[in-house]
Amino acid sequence: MISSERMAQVDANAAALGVPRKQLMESSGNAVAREVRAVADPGARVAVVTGRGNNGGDGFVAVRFLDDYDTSVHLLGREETIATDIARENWAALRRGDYATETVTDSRAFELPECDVVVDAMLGTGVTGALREPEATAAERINESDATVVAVDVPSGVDANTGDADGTAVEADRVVTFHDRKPGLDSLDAEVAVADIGVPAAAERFVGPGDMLPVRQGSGADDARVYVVGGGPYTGAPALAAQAALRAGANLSFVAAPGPVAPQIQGYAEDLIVQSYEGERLDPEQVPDLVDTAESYDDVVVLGPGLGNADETLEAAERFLAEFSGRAVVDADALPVVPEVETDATLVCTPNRKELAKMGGPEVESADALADRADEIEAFAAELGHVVVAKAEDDVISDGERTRVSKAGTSGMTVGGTGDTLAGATAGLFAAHDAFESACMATYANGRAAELLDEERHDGLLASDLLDALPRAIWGDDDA
Ligand SMILES: NC(=O)C1=CN([C@@H]2O[C@H](COP(=O)(O)OP(=O)(O)OC[C@H]3O[C@@H](n4cnc5c(N)ncnc54)[C@H](O)[C@@H]3O)[C@@H](O)[C@H]2O)[C@@H](O)CC1
Ligand SMILES: [K+]
Repeated sequence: MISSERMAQVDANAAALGVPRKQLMESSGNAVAREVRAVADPGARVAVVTGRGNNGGDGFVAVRFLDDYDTSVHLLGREETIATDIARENWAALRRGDYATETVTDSRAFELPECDVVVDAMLGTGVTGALREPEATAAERINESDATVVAVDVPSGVDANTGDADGTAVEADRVVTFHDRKPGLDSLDAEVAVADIGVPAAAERFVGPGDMLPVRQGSGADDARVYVVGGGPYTGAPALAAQAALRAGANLSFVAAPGPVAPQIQGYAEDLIVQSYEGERLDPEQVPDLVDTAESYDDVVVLGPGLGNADETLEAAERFLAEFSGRAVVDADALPVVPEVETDATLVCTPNRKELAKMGGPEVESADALADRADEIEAFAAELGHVVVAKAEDDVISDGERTRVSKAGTSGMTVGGTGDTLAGATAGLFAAHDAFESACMATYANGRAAELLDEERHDGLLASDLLDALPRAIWGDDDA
């Protein structure tokens, strides 16, 4: 089962893997033609009613695979308004190929010809709201006709995720949907066939530029705030995490740190707001105030960077998680505490191989073997009840049900601090997206940032270099 949104991501990942959408459209159209063959013999009259998006494009392609049928193509709208290049190219191929085509610009003028089969290629997963004209009238004509109705991907007007229609929708006899079932198709009174269109499995399994679509489509949080609880024995780690959060879209990034090191952390970056507390390091006494602050502003917390592993600090981390009920990214020394504590918080835990073992997760002998143990990492995430990002050359991200692998990154990333930028970037994205999505996006973006810098930096990469490249990896990468 796959949602429309996830399908769009997988589609973009397939393109990045070298299987462009036009190629998938060729397979989709072919699958539609096969479905027509299943319901009518050669020579039958087939009316293909198309919209101006890629659903229509699938319909155009199908016509080329039905040369032994009596086909007619009815494009709803002017040809200049065909929305995508690949649909336009396939329309042009029909025009040049001397197929029977017409364009319908006035819904009152639309008449469905006498036919045995109607192919409904008006709208697929791109539908928003109730069908507009001329699609609404066309849907009524299709529903009135006695012909067998074969819908492309989803009956036009039906929401592929829910099965609901906001007004008139096509009543299909059969639906040929692509790659995987869409949740909304189960409730329909139609026979549903799933066609394999050649999407490589890697497009789903590996995090790719398609997974960045939620941020690229601009769905940010209005008030994204990140609160890094870190620092003490170390000062660089919390500063890197807090800055990475800003680079990943946070509006404000706070660091809560012990008094003696707070000025130093502030000294690294004027963009951060550093708040100091008493003592040399985090201890349980500070926790109620920290929890209060984070909860009252609905901040996404990063717990761990640079805290060290003194007993009172680990006790404080445990207490923090026991009392906190918001969202947090847990990293570094705070990680082993997570399995020890009952928490209402929603967590993303970002262990490396050794930290994973310390948390009670699978013991993986070498970093390059991590991805082979993805199933065990998934089981561990399920048991933990939180998202786990197991970091290595290939990172494994799991929420216990969904598991993906990120291959993005370079050999330069073994330098210290890249885990801190990952934790911070995850928090910045987590302010606007769900835990698993944020973890996938941040892991890919952190690695991709290193790839973008590889030519200049090679193995001389610094974690602080990644800060500059993160926005490009998140929003502006041409690879997507
Ligand atoms: N992997 C995939 O996702 C693939 C998708 N393909 C096809 O592409 C389709 C999605 O294509 P698109 O994203 O271009 O979307 P659609 O073709 O479903 O619809 C987009 C068009 O419909 C218009 N529109 C939206 N709501 C409307 C309404 N209520 N009334 C009238 N017009 C409306 C939009 O202005 C836009 O021009 C899929 O359903 C499938 O058929 C295949 O071509 C290849 C593979
Ligand atoms: K359709």
